[in-house]
Amino acid sequence: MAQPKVWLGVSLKMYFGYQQTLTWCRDVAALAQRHPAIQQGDIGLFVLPAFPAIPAVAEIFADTPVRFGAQDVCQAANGAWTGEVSASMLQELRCSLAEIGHAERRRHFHEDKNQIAAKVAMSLRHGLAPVLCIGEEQQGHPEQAIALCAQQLAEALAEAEHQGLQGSLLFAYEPQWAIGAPQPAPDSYIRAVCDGLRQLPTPQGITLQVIYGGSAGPGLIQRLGGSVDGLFLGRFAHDPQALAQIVDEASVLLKEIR
Ligand SMILES: O=C[C@H](O)COP(=O)(O)O
Repeated sequence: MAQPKVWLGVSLKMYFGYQQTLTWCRDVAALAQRHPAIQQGDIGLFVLPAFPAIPAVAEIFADTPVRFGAQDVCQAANGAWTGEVSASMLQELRCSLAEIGHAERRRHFHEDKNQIAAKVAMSLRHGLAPVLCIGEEQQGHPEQAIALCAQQLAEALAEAEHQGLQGSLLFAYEPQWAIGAPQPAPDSYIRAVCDGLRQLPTPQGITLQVIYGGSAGPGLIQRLGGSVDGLFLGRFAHDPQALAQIVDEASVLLKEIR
């Protein structure tokens, strides 16, 4: 199946309860059913709920093009890993994506580059597209951000390359200083960094698309134009109408630039 021209992904983090998650997903399913660009596959919509909601979310999205996945995945295949969830179980649950290395997991759970590289490899091995989150801690110059992201990307892909794995990867560029903020990073900054990130080399057989996350919301995708392959949304997609607006904006952008 061809890759969407624009990705719009939402991580629900731990904001919603179980029923709230399902209600929101039903609204998103209805949006997907009525929107031509989603139906035609030009816009790829994905949702990352909390683990316990995944089976019910799979049912809600069963007859829609909406993809879903997990907010994390275990670096090991199976065994004595209390509290973890394996890539193979996510695959059984029909997930198609696994988020890896979010700044909150690096901060709260001290995830390091070796764990992240193992999770990327484990995901690709089980047909899960990694949503790999990378971004600098402090705002600086775009060139510095690109260099730091390039290093982190190479580290994250090292194990997959070593194992000769193939697949597609969503590189979620998330400057840490813009996550949970009132507004995203400046447009010119995002464009400069993402233009650079899209030029980065990847191992043979691994394709990469760059999406921006960090207080993204309505209005941003059009301002970024063709510099990104989509958005990774958080709080500003909690209102289904806001998400619908962003889908409309992506649809207009597609007509303008692609
Ligand atoms: O996972 C999503 C990103 O961390 C962005 O979240 P946010 O838009 O709520 O800042």
